[in-house]
Amino acid sequence: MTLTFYKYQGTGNDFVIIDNRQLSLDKNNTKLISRLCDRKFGIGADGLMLLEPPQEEGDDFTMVYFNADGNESSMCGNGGRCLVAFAAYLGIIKNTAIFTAIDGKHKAEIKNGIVYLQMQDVSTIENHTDHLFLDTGSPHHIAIVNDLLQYDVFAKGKEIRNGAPYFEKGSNVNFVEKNEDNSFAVRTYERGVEDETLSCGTGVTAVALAMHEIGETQNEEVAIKTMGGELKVTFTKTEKRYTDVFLIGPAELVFKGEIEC
Ligand SMILES: N[C@@H](CCC[C@H](N)C(=O)O)C(=O)O
Repeated sequence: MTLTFYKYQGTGNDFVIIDNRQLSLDKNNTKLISRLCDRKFGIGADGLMLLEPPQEEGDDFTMVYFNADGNESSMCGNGGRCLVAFAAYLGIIKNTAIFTAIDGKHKAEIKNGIVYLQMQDVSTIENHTDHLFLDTGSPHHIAIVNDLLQYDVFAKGKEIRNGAPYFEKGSNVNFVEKNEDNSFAVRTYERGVEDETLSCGTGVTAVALAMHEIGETQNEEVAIKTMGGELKVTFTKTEKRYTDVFLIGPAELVFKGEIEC
């Protein structure tokens, strides 16, 4: 079978996207999905997404996300932004979108080529002695470090991802350094990729909310520098929760192709 695919990237977090409106790709084919994401034997990507028909009233489409290991996973923020750009490319949407992903409904808008993706509200942020933990659609462990550029993200991230209390289920692990009052640098070890990626959208969102929660910033608009580019997170802090959370940044079609599978 010949499969048409699209390769997208959002601040260097890269994805294979397949238009699965005909539901022809088998979601349980873990081997095929991991091969498509393989950088030596396939196309190469941090994850793969299917754009599927809307399942809920008012939606434009459904998002299905797989990590590079071929397993369906929790929400991908950069992936969501790329899928919105893909929906616009296909002509399914113009500048606004409503879609459902594994963590629920998302609204999005494209303004001047930049994708504004609404993330889920967050009401619980765990503040431990040496790290924070929260779920922004995907689980995120956050640790503040010095000299982030020299930090061994792979070794330390792998140890935390596999250790207590996460073990097999795992967590994504983010290392943060403050640049200025409303600006932070972040590097992320992603579970399911089992490596550092150049950027992680749900991770960047988690860092922005966590830094606000512990008073490292008072701003409700936070700039985050990743290894693959700059993202912005905006939100409103109410008494009980963080609402109107938006992940903002570019999403780009890199190439389109066909692969035998
Ligand atoms: N790259 C993503 C996160 C993808 C999911 C993650 N690897 C997990 O399994 O939790 C993002 O941009 O949010």
